[in-house]
Amino acid sequence: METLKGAIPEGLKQAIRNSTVDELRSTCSSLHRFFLHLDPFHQMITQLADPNHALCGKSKDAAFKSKHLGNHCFSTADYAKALDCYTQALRKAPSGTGDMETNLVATLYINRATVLHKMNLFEECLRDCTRALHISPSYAKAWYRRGKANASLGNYKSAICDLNMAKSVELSLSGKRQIEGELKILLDQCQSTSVVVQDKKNNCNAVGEMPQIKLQCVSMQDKGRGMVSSCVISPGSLVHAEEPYAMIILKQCRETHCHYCLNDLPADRVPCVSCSIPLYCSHQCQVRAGGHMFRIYSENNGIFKNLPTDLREYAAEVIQYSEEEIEDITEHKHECQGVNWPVVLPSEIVLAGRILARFLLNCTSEDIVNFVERLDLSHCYKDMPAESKLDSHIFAIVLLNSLKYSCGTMLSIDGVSISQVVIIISQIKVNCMTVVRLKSIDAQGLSGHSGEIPFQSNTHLTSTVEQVRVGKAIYKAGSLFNHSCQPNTHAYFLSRTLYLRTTEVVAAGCQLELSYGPQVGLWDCKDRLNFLEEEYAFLCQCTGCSEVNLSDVVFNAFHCVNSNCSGAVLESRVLDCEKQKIKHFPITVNAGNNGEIYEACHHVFKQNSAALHIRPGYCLKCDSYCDLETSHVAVDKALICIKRLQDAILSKEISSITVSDALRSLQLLRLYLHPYNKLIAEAEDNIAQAFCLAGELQLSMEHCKASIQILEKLYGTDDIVIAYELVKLSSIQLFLDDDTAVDSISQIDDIFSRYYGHHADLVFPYLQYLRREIEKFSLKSLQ
Ligand SMILES: C[S@@+](CC[C@H](N)C(=O)[O-])C[C@H]1O[C@@H](n2cnc3c(N)ncnc32)[C@H](O)[C@@H]1O
Repeated sequence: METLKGAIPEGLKQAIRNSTVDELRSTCSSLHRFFLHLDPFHQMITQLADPNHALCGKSKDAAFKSKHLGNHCFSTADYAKALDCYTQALRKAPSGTGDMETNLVATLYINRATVLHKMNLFEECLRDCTRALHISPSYAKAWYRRGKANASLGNYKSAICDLNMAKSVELSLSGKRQIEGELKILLDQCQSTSVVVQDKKNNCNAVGEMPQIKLQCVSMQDKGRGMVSSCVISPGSLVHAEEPYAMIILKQCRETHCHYCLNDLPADRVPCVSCSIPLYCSHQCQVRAGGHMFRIYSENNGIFKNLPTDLREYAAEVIQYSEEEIEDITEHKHECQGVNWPVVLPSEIVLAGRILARFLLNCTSEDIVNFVERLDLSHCYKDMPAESKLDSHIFAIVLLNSLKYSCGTMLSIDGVSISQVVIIISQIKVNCMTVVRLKSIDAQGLSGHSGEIPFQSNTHLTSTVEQVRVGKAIYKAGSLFNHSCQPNTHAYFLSRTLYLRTTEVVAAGCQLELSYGPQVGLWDCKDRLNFLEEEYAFLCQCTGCSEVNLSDVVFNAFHCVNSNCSGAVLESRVLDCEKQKIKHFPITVNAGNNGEIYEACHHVFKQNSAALHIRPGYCLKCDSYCDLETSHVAVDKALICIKRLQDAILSKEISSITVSDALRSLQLLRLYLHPYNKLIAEAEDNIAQAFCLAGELQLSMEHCKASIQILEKLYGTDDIVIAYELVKLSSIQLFLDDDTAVDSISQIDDIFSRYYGHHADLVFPYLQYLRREIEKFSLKSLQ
């Protein structure tokens, strides 16, 4: 990329950096003409699209190496390592046409199945056996291992069928005899335990909720198009659900999450059939992303023709997966012919490639200009930084040429088609959503998402909730929702589906807005504005950024020099941002909900707003002067101690000196900072964690409560952030057997059902455990 960029003549670079949308066709065509005579450009295309350069491709030798290492680990009972080696071998093993390759994959699945059985992961073992049978239906070891897995799961009827299949396809007499022995034991076991010989049915968790509310897309003066409700909507209502147009996993999640649905990977992960990078949670996800797998045996190959009818039917059902039912959207297929694209290209460029691949499926019937028009996404080309304009030109040319090469299409590459790809790249910048998952540290300890015992009694662990960024995606209709730093709509994801749910009452005709990341309470106004401008190239016009709110006034305010005064003292950076908002703030006799804002800014509101005179360093309530330089020095010193405590928490090496230093620093912060300053909340939270790790739960609870009290001022009492904090608090309360846990848990439950509706338990299984704890308290109170 840098080589290509460096080779472009300065004049052309400058023309591209200064280009407008109208000039795109000409700048794109000039750059393309230049690249066509440049060797490094052709080398790059070959590397990206020529199978001979499949650097991330399959390698039989590498697969055998990992397999042998896996066998060695298995023989020394290092099952975790053996599991990893077999997965690595599966990633590298070619699934080509020859018998040898296909059998290698089947053998690897069975080796891994054996390890999974040893690790008591029976469901995973069963799935690997079935995968081996899809490739090699007369593989006796696969039927045998499948029988053992089914027996361990209590699926006795299937286990007996599997072992009968193993017996019938096993060639050696000794092998047949061994299986007969196993069958006899299994039948005896069934009789002696009088188990009903019937399969357990899997309990599918039906999600199934559909949005019932009609929304309208309208144009607004300051934000372009946006979504409004046509009726009054109550809090917690599902207003939108949508599958992505294109999606990509983030680099840091490649080894932990499915590359198609972005859920956690199970132990029996399935690799891509063409390259050694993506891992999927299931065969379905693999097919949807990378296409169907080659099968050497047809179902009518006659190997089962001598079997009794019922066994033949059973075997056919096991080995036949319904390929027709799995939609193959080939999200990844075009990316693994040469060097794996996600490995070498930025994720938004890979995403653009995925969008283009959808166009190329129909490019004979539709031209690219129509396609981009039909996508109907807003873009920010004119506001893009000059260097990004140049990068998007280079990437657009590389993408189109690589796609033409790897898909073998007749697409004509010229100024028109390249300019459309530049537009797609700038659309991705504005419309891309980050896909996040909720992770609770306790969820790891929960078996099967059922909400079992979250911690052992001898360890002092708080339960925390973390938001993990797992992917990026384009949702066509979802892109029509504008941003607000005080959103009334909450976005979350289940697998690939985007869900939007209202978090408050939304009046008819009112805009439905979600947060693109920044939120009041999370950052101050200035940081939010900067972020939105840099990331999405717009100046935020939301209520949070244009009307006074308590959070922005106190977020990083200093304490008034008069210790009894509750006024806020602001430094110039913050004041510049708040001045305009304060100027237009309605001054009413009845303070109502604004009471606390008046409390922090009382003096300002006494002034005539036309001649409003607010100065940095002066209390907004009593107008006393505060030397902010001295305050800064003291606060910085205190923060060093708090940082030391944070490091100690991370390394779990808390000493009493670090804690007492932090407590003294907290006093200093309270002295110099406004009582609702976010830094105090963070210090309280760190001290709560330290006390928790040290086993001082009562003290931990007090500091945790103090932190939540401040956060409630910054976010509001019923924000989801408060629920996440209450999860921590309730875990300590439960440890202490403190019945105020009941209130915390009820509040968590209320907030979660407003933000996640019926999906709350799916998104956060720990809730089920918390509810059971409430029941225990109410039973106790009855006794
Ligand atoms: C994902 S799109 C939302 C739909 C868009 N308004 C449209 O017409 O297609 C994001 C763009 O909408 C506009 N936008 C969204 N939220 C805004 C806000 N709070 N203030 C100003 N502009 C906003 C900006 O132009 C931004 O680049």
